[in-house]
Amino acid sequence: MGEQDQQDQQDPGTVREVDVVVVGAGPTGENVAGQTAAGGLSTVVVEAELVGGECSYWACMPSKTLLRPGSALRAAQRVPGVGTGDLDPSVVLTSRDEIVSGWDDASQLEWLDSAGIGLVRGRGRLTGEREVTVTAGDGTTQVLRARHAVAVCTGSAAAVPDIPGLRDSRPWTSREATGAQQVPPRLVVVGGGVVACEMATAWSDLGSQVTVLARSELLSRSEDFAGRLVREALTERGVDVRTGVSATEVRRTGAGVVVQVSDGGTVEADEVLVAAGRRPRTDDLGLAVVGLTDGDWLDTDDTLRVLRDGEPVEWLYAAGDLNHRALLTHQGKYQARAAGDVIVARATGAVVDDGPWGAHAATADHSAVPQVVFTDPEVASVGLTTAAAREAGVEVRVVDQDLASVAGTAVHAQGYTGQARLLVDPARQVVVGATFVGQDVAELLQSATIAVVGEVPISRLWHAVPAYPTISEIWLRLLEGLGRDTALTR
Ligand SMILES: Cc1cc2nc3c(=O)[nH]c(=O)nc-3n(C[C@H](O)[C@H](O)[C@H](O)COP(=O)(O)OP(=O)(O)OC[C@H]3O[C@@H](n4cnc5c(N)ncnc54)[C@H](O)[C@@H]3O)c2cc1C
Ligand SMILES: NC(=O)c1ccc[n+]([C@@H]2O[C@H](COP(=O)([O-])OP(=O)(O)OC[C@H]3O[C@@H](n4cnc5c(N)ncnc54)[C@H](O)[C@@H]3O)[C@@H](O)[C@H]2O)c1
Repeated sequence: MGEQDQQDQQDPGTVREVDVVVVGAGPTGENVAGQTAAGGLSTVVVEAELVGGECSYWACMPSKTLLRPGSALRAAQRVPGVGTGDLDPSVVLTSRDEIVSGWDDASQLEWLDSAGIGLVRGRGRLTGEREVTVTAGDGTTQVLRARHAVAVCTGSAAAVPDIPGLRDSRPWTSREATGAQQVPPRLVVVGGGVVACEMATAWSDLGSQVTVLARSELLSRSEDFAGRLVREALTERGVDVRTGVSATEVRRTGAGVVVQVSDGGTVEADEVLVAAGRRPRTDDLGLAVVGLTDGDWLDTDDTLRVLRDGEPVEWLYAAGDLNHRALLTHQGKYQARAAGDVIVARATGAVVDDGPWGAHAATADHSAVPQVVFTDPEVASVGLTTAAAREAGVEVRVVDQDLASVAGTAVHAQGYTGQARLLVDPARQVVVGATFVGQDVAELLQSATIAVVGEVPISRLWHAVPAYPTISEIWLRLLEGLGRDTALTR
């Protein structure tokens, strides 16, 4: 523990004044604090559990560590002449334990210390204007007063729907699904979104017999073909995927759990994972101080100031999951860079660059959010989907191509299957959305993100020549699908 940190823990019951208080030290809170400290403002973060947050210990990092072995093994099996083998679940679980540092945040504390950021451990609550009261595990309290800003970055937690018996049946949430020490022989998953698909993939790879109960097609917020291709792949690997159904009752028995399904059937399993979305961690945040309600998601302007009746509260910022703009680590960190820098700018009287695409505005949240679902096949998308464009009344031209049509995928994996879709704004002739579904498409995504954010004209994209034979050659196929005449439209 560094000198700063020790000092932070010494004064319970006192009022401490600093420039900025950040509540929640997940990836977002850490990055807000990093920016404000680098900008010369004295900064303290308040953390109730582990510095690093959900992402480091119970979400992104452990889940991707559980998913990687299965996808690597299948990738090898798809290359003729490369050996096959089996996963060793105990080694995989140990590697997961290592990636989360045994759920110990010591290395993150070193970073806080080196960045000159103070840490107060405990649960933070707004108790006045620019004031946060922290209650430590032993019940002692400390009051922090911010000269300039308070940023709440308390994230989200798994939502547990009101299905009779579910709460009493000790369900797994994403925390148990990423942290379990044993492979359950049978796992039933309630939900068909991102967590459901990733965890069904990981635990079936580790040897569980998995059943998925989804109300609609899997990954229903993605392009239709994404959910279909992921479902087909899961089914082929022995996962029982049931769509158009819901769990109507859950009961824990001596032998495990019994789930009643809306189609009249039942599923018996050892564990039930509820993967039905998130709720904001604002349940006891003291939001009444600014006239808002605990437990609600927070709305913000593009500089991440909390909105009340559409007007920003000058001193209160909310970044990351709890503002519901995009529940992704990279978007939370993006918001954090904007929020941290604008807090510094406002505190020092520097120019505030808050127009669209300005340094202090999280503009990309509206139109250019990239996401990779690490299933096998992967689903990588950015910007609009066809359904979202339709809903928003945005006219788009849609072009689809089979990823198997490029030489790069043929050498990458035998029997490669996948699909790519580009959405183009016909008036501006720029890409407004892209989705790639296939093995190892994750790294393709940044090319599409740059095209969307950069509003690169289609005529210029014809000059961005993909190397042969790579999977990126799908870009050429997509442009050909739009027509060679689009090369002449500049
Ligand atoms: C299983 C799973 C896998 C995921 N995989 C990915 C992925 O691959 N890629 C991706 O981009 N996103 C992924 N996500 C989403 C990602 O985890 C979140 O978007 C991200 O963690 C949000 O960061 P945050 O800083 O807003 O909140 P969190 O990471 O939730 O951090 C909030 C912090 O605030 C603390 N806190 C809460 N209330 C208080 C309080 N009152 N006082 C003090 N501290 C408090 C918490 O203890 C926590 O440390 C995944 C999510 C799940 C559930
Ligand atoms: N690789 C990644 O980027 C990654 C991985 C995991 C999670 N995440 C993030 O975490 C967030 C949460 O993931 P998630 O899968 O929990 O949410 P989600 O919103 O992706 O999916 C929720 C699922 O639960 C279902 N559902 C909702 N209410 C239900 C109910 N009452 N009964 C039965 N089913 C119900 C929905 O139909 C949907 O299938 C996502 O929004 C995502 O941004 C990202």
